[in-house]
Amino acid sequence: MFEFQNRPNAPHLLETGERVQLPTIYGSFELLPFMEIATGKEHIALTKGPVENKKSVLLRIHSACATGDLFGSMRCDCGEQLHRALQAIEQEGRGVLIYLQQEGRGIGLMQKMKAYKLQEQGVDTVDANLQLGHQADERDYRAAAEILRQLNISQVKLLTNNPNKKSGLEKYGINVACCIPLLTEPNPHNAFYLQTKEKRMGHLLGQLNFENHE
Ligand SMILES: Nc1nc2c(ncn2[C@@H]2O[C@H](COP(=O)(O)OP(=O)(O)OP(=O)(O)O)[C@@H](O)[C@H]2O)c(=O)[nH]1
Ligand SMILES: [Zn+2]
Repeated sequence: MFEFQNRPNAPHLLETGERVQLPTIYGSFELLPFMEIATGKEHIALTKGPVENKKSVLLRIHSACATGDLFGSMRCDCGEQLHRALQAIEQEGRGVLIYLQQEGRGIGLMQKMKAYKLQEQGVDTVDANLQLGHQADERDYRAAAEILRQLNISQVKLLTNNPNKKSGLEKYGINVACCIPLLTEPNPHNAFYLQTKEKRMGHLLGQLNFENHE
């Protein structure tokens, strides 16, 4: 249920940093950094326009992917989703992108690379995690919900193909009015990966055409 309601004495989960202007190639945003007090993990909120106390704020919660976000890896769809999300927020004129440090669906870069190694031997992305002793997805959205709470946002339109992100946020008291798909064109390097997300992780990729990559 709503873990953030009625908790005047609850300890602060996050330290909030300085808000700065961030002009980007996608448009002008404001950047607000946060640090999880218990772990030192740093997260980022990019905001566009007036979002505080607004209903149905366009939101992207983006899970860190060094390979995709920084280097444009074609093994996944992360880099393109990140850029598309910023473009969508710019177009809307208002919205938030939360960049969460939960690399590798929460298992970290070292373990994700071990999972990649297994995938090079034919194991899919879910079984690779399981073989390494992890859950298929170890992410938690408490920090994201707390960031939204600090921005006085309680209802969002979520840019995602992953229904688990919706329930992961709702668990912490955020109202997800709707999910807006963030589809990217499959390529030969990520088609199997995307199909696995659809078949085994429930991602809604129904409109994608995998025919050229069977
Ligand atoms: N463990 C593991 N993590 C991966 C792999 N490929 C990408 N990731 C991580 O997966 C996270 C992104 O999650 P995805 O499942 O691609 O997508 P999502 O964020 O759940 O869903 P969308 O909101 O639709 O993008 C990032 O943290 C990536 O680092 C992989 O093969 N194994
Ligand atoms: Zn990725």
